Amino acid sequence: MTALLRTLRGALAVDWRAFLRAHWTQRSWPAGKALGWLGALFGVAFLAQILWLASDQRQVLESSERLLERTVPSTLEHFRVARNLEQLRLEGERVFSGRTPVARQQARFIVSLLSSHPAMLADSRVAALAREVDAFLSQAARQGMSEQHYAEWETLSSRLSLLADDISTEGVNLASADLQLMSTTMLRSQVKLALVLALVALFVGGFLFLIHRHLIRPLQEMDDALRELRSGQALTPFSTTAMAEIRAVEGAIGQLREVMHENDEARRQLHFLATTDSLTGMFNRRHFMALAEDELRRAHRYGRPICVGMADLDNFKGINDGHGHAVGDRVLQSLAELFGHTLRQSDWVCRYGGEEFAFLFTETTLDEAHRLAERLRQHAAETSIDVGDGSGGLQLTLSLGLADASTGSLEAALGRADTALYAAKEEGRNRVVIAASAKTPRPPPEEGKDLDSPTGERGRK
Ligand SMILES: Nc1nc2c(ncn2[C@@H]2O[C@H](COP(=O)(O)OP(=O)(O)OP(=O)(O)O)[C@@H](O)[C@H]2O)c(=O)[nH]1
Repeated sequence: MTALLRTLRGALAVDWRAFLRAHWTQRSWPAGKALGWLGALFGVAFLAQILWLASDQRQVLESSERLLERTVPSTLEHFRVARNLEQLRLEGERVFSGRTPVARQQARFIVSLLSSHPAMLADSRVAALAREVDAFLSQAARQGMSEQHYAEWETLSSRLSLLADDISTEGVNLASADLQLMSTTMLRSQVKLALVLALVALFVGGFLFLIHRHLIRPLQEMDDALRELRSGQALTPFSTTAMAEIRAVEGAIGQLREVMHENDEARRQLHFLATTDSLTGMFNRRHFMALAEDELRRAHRYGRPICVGMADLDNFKGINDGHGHAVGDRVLQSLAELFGHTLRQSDWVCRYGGEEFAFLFTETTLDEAHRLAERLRQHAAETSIDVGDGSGGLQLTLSLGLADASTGSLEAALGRADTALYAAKEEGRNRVVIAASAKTPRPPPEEGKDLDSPTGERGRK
């Protein structure tokens, strides 16, 4: 007993909700199998209900058959016997009250006939009374129909009436018992039918609920998920479904999302690698050229000012040789940062190659580009770059060449800027030179100091 109680307590201590979640809701069912089982369950339940209803119908049928085949004939038989009894009584009366001897003789004859009628003999009470009446009337006829006889006849007559009533009532009772049974059965079957319909409605409702929860809603969620995938949105988590196939498709969508995410990442990285210089993080030359071509086309179409520039670190070889290649790399990186801080959002810069950089100044006249290039040159000259090798800050200078790009090709403009850069080197470095095609450079209006105004012509070798 104690052991039983302990087992019961142990069973009650189980977290049934978790158990059901783990063994029922978390479990997946193949949709075809699950629907097959549900259909079979519904079929069995429906069949049981039909059989349940059929038993009542059979009972009603049996009752009505019995009513037709046995009860109704029997009732009619009872009525016939009752009528014969009544007829017997009337003929008995006529035996006494007949006007002529012939009429009384006829009545006697009919009494004899009725008393020996098979219908009258079937019931012992009727047969006994009929025989008694026949015998009495025969005796009364033989003895001459006295007052005494008539007094006795009245007693017999009332007994005949009573028996006729009893027989009629028995006949009616026979039918009403069967009718009562039939109506009770039909009432019960009506209640059963209502119950069966309620159960069917419940079953169909439950079936539809399961279909909606485990098939339709997951399908809608998958549709939403695919739309989210197409639009690149984050996936809304799927709600739980018990259908194995749905889970498999949901899993596949999850994997697809992963693959798409990885592809996006790979594409981003590829794009980054294809467009960026790995050392400085600046645009590489190819990407710069593509961008610059577009900007140049736009500027030419709308007649907007645009300039290009080339810049080169002065005596960079000396830094590499003196401090090592790694320090040279860090110098290039620091210079890229300096460009990033100094240039405007609308300016493009790239590592053109080695320690050489190319610029594109959109919506910029040559004068404005000159001021910008000067600012770059000055910032570079004033900045001491700490390369972290303990040698203290490194002083750098930049030489720059500028060219107007508002006409002609990009290559031609860059070529002119490169020639100007070469001239700047020739002039003694740490300076800005404007290409030959442009007008003679003037000192920039605000930061115009330190400009020897070398021209492209002058700077060119
Ligand atoms: N550390 C480092 N050095 C580089 C890189 N690319 C090119 N260089 C070096 O840059 C130096 C360029 O030297 P030069 O062409 O002689 O030019 P320079 O010494 O700057 O002299 P000028 O241009 O005439 O002022 C070479 O020593 C190259 O090895 C790089 O990615 N990293």
